[in-house]
Parts: sequence; C-alpha cells; structure tokens
Amino acid sequence: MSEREREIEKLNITKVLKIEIPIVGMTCASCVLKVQNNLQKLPGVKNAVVNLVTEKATIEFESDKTLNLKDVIKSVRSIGYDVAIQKITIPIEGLASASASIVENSISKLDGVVSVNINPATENLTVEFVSTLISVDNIKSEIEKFGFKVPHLAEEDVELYEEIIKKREYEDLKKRFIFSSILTSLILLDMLSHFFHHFGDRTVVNYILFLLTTPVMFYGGGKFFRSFLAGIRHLSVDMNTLIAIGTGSAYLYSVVATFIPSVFTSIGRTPDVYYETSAVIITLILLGRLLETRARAQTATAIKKLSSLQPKTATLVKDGEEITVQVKDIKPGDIVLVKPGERIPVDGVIIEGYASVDESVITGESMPVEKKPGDIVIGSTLNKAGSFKFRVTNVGKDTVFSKIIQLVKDSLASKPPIQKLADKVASVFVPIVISIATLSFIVWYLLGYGFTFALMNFIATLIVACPCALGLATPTAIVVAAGKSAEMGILIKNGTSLEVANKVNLVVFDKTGTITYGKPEVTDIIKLGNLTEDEILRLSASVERNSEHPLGEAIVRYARLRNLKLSEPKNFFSIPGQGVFANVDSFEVAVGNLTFMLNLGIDMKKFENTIDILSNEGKTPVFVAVDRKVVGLIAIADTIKYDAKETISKLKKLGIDVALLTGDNYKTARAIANKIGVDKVFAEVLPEQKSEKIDELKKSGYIVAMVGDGINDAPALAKSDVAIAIGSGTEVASATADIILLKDDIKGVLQVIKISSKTYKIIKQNLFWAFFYNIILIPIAAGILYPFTGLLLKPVLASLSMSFSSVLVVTNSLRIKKIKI
Ligand SMILES: Nc1ncnc2c1ncn2[C@@H]1O[C@H](COP(=O)(O)OP(=O)(O)OP(=O)(O)O)[C@@H](O)[C@H]1O
Ligand SMILES: [Cu+]
Ligand SMILES: [Mg+2]
Repeated sequence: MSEREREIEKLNITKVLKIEIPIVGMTCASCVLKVQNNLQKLPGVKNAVVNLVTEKATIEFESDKTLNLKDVIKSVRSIGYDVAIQKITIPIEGLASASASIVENSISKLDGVVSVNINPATENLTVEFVSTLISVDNIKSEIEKFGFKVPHLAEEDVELYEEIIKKREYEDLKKRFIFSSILTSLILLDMLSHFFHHFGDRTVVNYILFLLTTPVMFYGGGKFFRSFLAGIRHLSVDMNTLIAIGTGSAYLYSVVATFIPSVFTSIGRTPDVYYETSAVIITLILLGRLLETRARAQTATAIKKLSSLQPKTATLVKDGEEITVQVKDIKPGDIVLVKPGERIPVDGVIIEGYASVDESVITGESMPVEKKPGDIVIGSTLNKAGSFKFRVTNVGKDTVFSKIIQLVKDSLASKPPIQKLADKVASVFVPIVISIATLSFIVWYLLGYGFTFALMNFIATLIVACPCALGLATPTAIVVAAGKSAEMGILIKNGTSLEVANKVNLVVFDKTGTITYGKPEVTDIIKLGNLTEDEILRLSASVERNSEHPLGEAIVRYARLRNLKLSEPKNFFSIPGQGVFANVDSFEVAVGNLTFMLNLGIDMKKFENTIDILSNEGKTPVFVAVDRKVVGLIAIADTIKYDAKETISKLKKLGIDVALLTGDNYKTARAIANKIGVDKVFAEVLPEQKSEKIDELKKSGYIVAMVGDGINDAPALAKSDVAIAIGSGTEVASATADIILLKDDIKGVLQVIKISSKTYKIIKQNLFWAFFYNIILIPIAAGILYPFTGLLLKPVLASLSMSFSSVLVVTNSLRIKKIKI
C-alpha cells in the first residue's frame, strides 16, 4: 500500500477533525518545534503542524474527543508564545443584568470563544475569540437568539484581522528597532570618540553606558528574554535562548564591572565592560527580523490575493425584485443576477441569459468562456460580458473556489520530507551549540588567552549558530510555490508531492480525456453486411444509450444528430474494456472491440485489414454485431489536445520518459502516440489493470507520475508516486490526486515539474544557507582557526551574518515567483 492509500484509509476509519490556530511570537525553527511538540502532547491530538510563515498551527484530533481551546492556549503560552486572540466589544441595548449571565454563559460555550465579559453599566459585551474558529457573525447571531438587538458591526474580516495583528507586530518591532538603534549609535559614538575615556571618569562612563544599554536589552530585546525565561521553566531551548545567553552574559559581566568593580580588581583584573557588544547584537537582530518580516509578508501575497477575490455582496432576485444582499446570506436554490463586469458570487447553473466568463482565477486561463442556460458558473470568476440569472447550487465552504483556497491552505500545513529531516536536526542543534560555546570558553580561558577573548568567542558561537533561518527555509519556499502555482491553475495538495515531483523520471498519461479532449466523435460508418448505415447506427446507439462510456456517448450523439429513433434496450450488460450487449427490437446487438467479438465466438479474420487502416489513422474501430454476425463498423476518433506534442517533447528534453496508458487497441494507441512523440505505449489494458501496470513500472525502478482525469483513473493515480489529476475544475475535492490541474490542457504537467524542481532547488539552497553555513561558521566563531590564521568571528559580525542568513533565505524563496515556464 502506498503512503497515500494508507492515508486515505486512515481518514476513513477514524474521522479526524482539523482546526487552525494562529500563533504569535515564533521566530525560528526551534520555536516551531517547541509549539508542535507541546500541542502534540495534548490529549486526543493526532498531529500538529506549525507553519512559521503563515504563523498557524494546524491541529488534527479525533472527532470523538473534544479539544479544549483553553488547553491549547495554555499549552502555547506555557512555552512563551501566544495564540492570536481577537477581542470585540459589542454594545447591546437593554441588556439587563438578569439575562446577562445567561447570554454570557451561552456565548462562552461557543467553539472558539476564549472569554466573555459583560459590563452591565455600559451595556457592553466583550468577547475574546480565535478568529480562525469563530466569526463575529456567529457571535452576533448567538446574542440575537436571546432577542437582543445587535447594532451593525464594522465588517470584521478574519483575514483582515490577521493582517492587523501582523501589522501591529511589525510596527512594534519597528519601534523597538528604531529605539534601540538610536541608543546603540550613542553607545558606539562614545566608543569611537573615546571622548570620555580621555577626559572623564571611567566609572561615570560605565554608568552612562549602563543607562543606554539597559533599555536596549529589556525593551528592544525584551521578547528574547521573556521567551528565554518561559523556556527555562520547561527546560526547552530555542533561538531566544541563544540570543539571551549571548547578549545577557556580556551585559551581566558589564553590570558587575560597573557596580562592583572590586570583584575584578581584587583578583587583579581590569573591570572591562562589553555593553556595546550586547546592544549592537540586539539591534542587528531586530533589524534582521524587521527585514525578514517584510520579505516574509511578500511570500504569501498570491494566496492573499486569491482570498480577496471572493465578492462580498450580490444581487438576489426575489419575487421579481432585485435586492442587494451579503454573499454569506445566499442559500442554495436562490436566484442571483449577475451584470457585466461583476464577479459571480457563488456556484450555480445559468437559467436565463448569456455570459462570457473569465475563469482565470480558477484555471489561470484568461480566455473568456461562453456560457448559456444550463451551464455551470463558478463563484469568484468574472463575468466579462452579458448579464444572466443563475440558480445557486453551492455556497460558503462548498463552493469550488472555497475548496481551492482550502486546499492551498492545507498544503501550507504539510511539510516535505526534507524539512522533517531539518526539523530533527534543529531540535538537537541548540543544546549542542550551547555546549560547544561553553567548551570553547573554557578551553580559551584555560589556555590563558584571557577572559575577554574567551567571552567573545563564547558569544560569537552562540549568536552565529542561531537556527532562525532554518525554520524559514522550507515554509517560505512552499508558500511562494503554492501561490505561484495557484495563479497558474495548479493545486499542489501537499509538500511531499512537491518534493517527489521533482524526482519523477516517467510520466504516464492516460489517453482518453488526458491526451485527448475526451469528446470522441464518430468519423466513419462502414457497412459490413446488409444493413444500411442508419440502421447500424440506430441499433448500436440503442444499446449504447445505457452506457456511460465516452465511445457510447459518441455513438448516441451521432445517432441523435441524424434524427434516428432509438429503441429501448433489454437485458443490457457491459463488459469493461470490451463493449456492450443488449436485445434491441427482436435482435441481439453487440457493440464493442475485436476482443469482444472474438469472445462472442465471431470469426474476425476478414476484417483485420479494415481494422488496420482505421487504427493507423488513430481511430478506434467499434464493431456492431447483430445476432452474432458483424454488420458494420463505426470508427470513432478523439481530438488530441493542442499542446500535447509540445509538452511531451519538452518533458523528454528534461530527460523524463513518457508513456501512454489506455484500454484502447494497440494500433490506435500507437498511432496517437506517434503523432505526439510518445515511445512507450501500454494499450489494451483493462481499467482494473491500470494500477497494476503502474506498480510494475515502479518496481522496475521508475518514479512515476500518473496523469489522469482523477475520477475514472483513481486506482491508477493512487498507486503512482505523484498523482496528477487533470481538468477537474469543478471536482476539486473529489479527485484522488496529489496535484490538480484545473485547466484542461496538459502543459500543466510540465509546469508542475518545473515548479517543483525549482522549489526543491531553492529549499536545498535555503537549507544549505541556513544550516551548513552555520555549521561552517560555528568552529570559526569558537576560534578553531585562530591559532593558525588569527581568524576570528567577532560577536557583532556573527549577529550580522545570522540576521543576514534569514533575510537571504526569504529573499531566495521569493525567486520562485519569477519562474518562467
Ligand atoms: N460502451 C462501449 N461501446 C463500445 N466499445 C466499448 C465500450 N466500452 C469499451 N469499449 C471498447 O473497449 C475498449 C477499451 O475501453 P476502456 O474504457 O478500457 O478504454 P478507453 O476509454 O478506450 O481508453 P482509455 O483507457 O484511454 O480511457 C474501447 O477502446 C472500446 O473499443
Ligand atoms: Cu536567529
Ligand atoms: Mg476510458
């Protein structure tokens, strides 16, 4: 069983619920791990994944257990981080103190509500809640249940709220940075001028430096120390530990030297101070975080843009009148009017009028699609011209567009294997670094290089080793890649497939509906007996009426086109991969391929030539036998997709093998394969054998991407290493696939492979920078090269390079946006 099959099975057995919680205050890979591990310890939690870029924890838990939000918050807070909690104050008219407690009670029981507080004096209700779990509207309608009137609240959008928190955090960071940098420049000014050293009293200077540095430490770097202290209580270490120990040790030493210099003078040492080291490091780290936050915000722009495309209001037609309503109030069955230039609010079926719809938000294809009554329209797509009414089918979370956004968001909560490895390393990294730094301090001190020298190496080692970039390496790349591909109409459901897609060396294409448009048409009718063409067609179409096979549909359609009157088939049965059989009028009619005819005991020798001629043209010959006698042959052909040939030659140029997999006869398949430049053809494969074929290919050493329609080909897709479902724009969720191409052409396969290899390359570069770079610099910072070359890494340089490495990693990830395909 493949990992995916196992996953599907797992999902079926115990129903797993998933919630998303926004977390604030995480800075690095070890923070992510700490939060993850802590959440995982909560009872009932099956899995917790934290994304540093979206700053969300996705918690999966068994549905028969309830997850207490308070426990989640407690668990997050206990290690020094916080859940982003939104607070809203709602004025409620006539809230008597008697009913107040009832309202308070029922609201506090809602999922996602953290606390409720009623102030009877001001008639205000204050609710703290987690915006990913409950909306202001939910709270509002709960209050209204008790008959209170809630005034119109400012349209509080969940996404928007997250922006506000992020912005507030950013502004806060900026304030701290500006404050620290001013004080730090004063400190450096003093250092450079040596003014006071020449003219002033040394202790006075130290006092001034103390006064300048202390606010930098505890206001500027306050967060690092708070998280450090919270971490100590749980014996957990992270980036903050390194920064706090590094800058704290220099600071503490200086404080002692300033206030009780006798401690040092008594053992014959000068009471030196290192205030500037601490201040500069803190300021540089703040600068790095500031730049990184800015770059990080850009990584998710594509996804944000996607969410912002959902319209807020719509025109509802009710009793002949047009009223403007909120989109969230629309229900299935409602009739909605859409005018030119408007976005279609939800999914539905046109009942009146015509439209020319730009579906690029879904498919990435900007050519408008013409729509008429009976056609499906998808919410959030743009009506360019024409105005129409449609009946609503899906609203809210059920719309295609919401499902797409959800899939994109889900993909951000998954980690590719390469990151799991990095996580493992990160979890042991910090304690190891602390040991190395301590060891280097002891060694240098014992070797007699002096206290200052030992201390500076100690600090430099701690700071340069900070793994903050490690936590950004993968998620930033994945967020950019997910956004970029969504823009092109590609949904990558998980990080693993992104990693595997990059290693694929064989792409297997299903034929019907994948290489071809899947709308086969009758091209020839050949008489092989006494019946007329129309009679051959009428009898076969009468049988195929009951078949759902595209070939059958083509025959029926053609018969209808010729206005033939079809009969009712009796005793219908179909044999997958062969054909169909039924009694029509007084005849026994069989319609199917050569195998089917042979199985019916019909001698087919004399038709071999005809079969060859048609097959070599890429047509599928379908025989019609009446009372076990072949009376005719219907040739059916499907159009090859316009971009098949080009895409396949580009895939081959990348060194990837390409194969065609079909139930159709070998010659027809071969002819089509030749037209598009495919060498490997697996034909006459019965539907249930397709997955065995994939298995076989995998065993022979291929890493197989299977491209199919996601519905008929589900078993074969499930077996492949990377399952790519094509053109299932409206079936987003049902498709068994890792990657969904929303557009009905096959270029997407090439794009997927290019995006994944680019992303994977960037992730590898990022991990290298974030990690090996640290590993190389740690020994240098610890002073290993000093005895041979005199090379050392000053603490200030160490903090520059650490800050630089996270900015570099994020900026590098942004390069995925620019990929050209
Ligand atoms: N309803 C039918 N009417 C006529 N022929 C049929 C029917 N069903 C199957 N066949 C015959 O069996 C063959 C194999 O069918 P199958 O559904 O396995 O593959 P396919 O649809 O032709 O191709 P692909 O595997 O690429 O989807 C068809 O090519 C056709 O010759
Ligand atoms: Cu760091
Ligand atoms: Mg088929």
